[in-house]
Amino acid sequence: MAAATPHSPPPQLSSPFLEYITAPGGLDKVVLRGRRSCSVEIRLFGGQVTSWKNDHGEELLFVSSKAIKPPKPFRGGIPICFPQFGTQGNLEQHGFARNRLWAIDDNPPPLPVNPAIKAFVDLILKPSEDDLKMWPHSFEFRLRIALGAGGDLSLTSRIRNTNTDGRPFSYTFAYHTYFSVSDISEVRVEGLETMDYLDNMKGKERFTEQGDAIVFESEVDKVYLAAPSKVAIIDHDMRRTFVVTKEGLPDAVVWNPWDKKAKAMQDFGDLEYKHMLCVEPAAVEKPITLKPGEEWKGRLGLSAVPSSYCSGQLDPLKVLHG
Ligand SMILES: O=P(O)(O)OC[C@H]1O[C@H](O)[C@H](O)[C@@H](O)[C@@H]1O
Repeated sequence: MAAATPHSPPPQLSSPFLEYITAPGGLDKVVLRGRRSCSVEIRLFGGQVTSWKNDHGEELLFVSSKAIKPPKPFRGGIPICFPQFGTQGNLEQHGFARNRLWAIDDNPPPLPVNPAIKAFVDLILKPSEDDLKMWPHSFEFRLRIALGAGGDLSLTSRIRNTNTDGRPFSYTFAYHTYFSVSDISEVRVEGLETMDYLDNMKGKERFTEQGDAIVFESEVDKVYLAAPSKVAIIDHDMRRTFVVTKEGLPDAVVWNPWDKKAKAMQDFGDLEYKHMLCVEPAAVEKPITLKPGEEWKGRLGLSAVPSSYCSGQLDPLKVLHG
């Protein structure tokens, strides 16, 4: 069966785990519901997660109060950067996927799932005629967004080369995840210390991270290379740790615009940089190449857990390996 068009009725109309929200133009959002007040909201425009709430109904992702409505990219949540990350190519910044209307995929190819996960949705993006003029490659991009029993969120991307002319294609990719934090000056990132990174603020020059956990005192825009599969964002004030897991995505981008850049951004409040941090599992340094018929899979897993303490200190080992 073909994927439903954005305007066709949702395939499953009622389920305690899924809610479809329509707007005048057609289907607008899907809400996944978990235990107690856990939820995830996904916007069809951009195939973008725009909210992830824990069982107390607290928002875990940052969304700017100045976020602009479609057709502009939406500042916050989890934009998908594809087929280009940043300015690394001829396309618009971060590629076009975050700026397209995705459809519900009502008959996705099988994907092994945890049977305990009841709340999930499958989306699909295929290139339009205009997209093919800009990026002349035929593809199917399937995205499954799932809310686990414990309130954890996972995004699984499957990208297939459907070119019929025998040509491979290459792309870069990121899950541009905006985390909500209490105060950026009190946040530490564990798992990236000692890693090599490309500094976007210094012409992509390569450096090696020194010292302990990463803390934030000014603008940061770095691509950590061959980053570990698990990274922790420890929010001291909230006593909350985000655990970010990644598969199929070698790199991790870390970004905070800080005060000067924040003021220059039209869709971002002047002081909002204090309450957000982007940690973005990505494939940036080495583009991924697919031959016709080949499929790539890249997964992001997010959970929010109470921070572990050991003798009054945050214990990174418990967070990363516990
Ligand atoms: O403003 P956007 O196009 O959404 O990009 C926001 C940011 O995304 C990434 O984190 C890049 O590394 C940054 O260089 C960029 O400024």
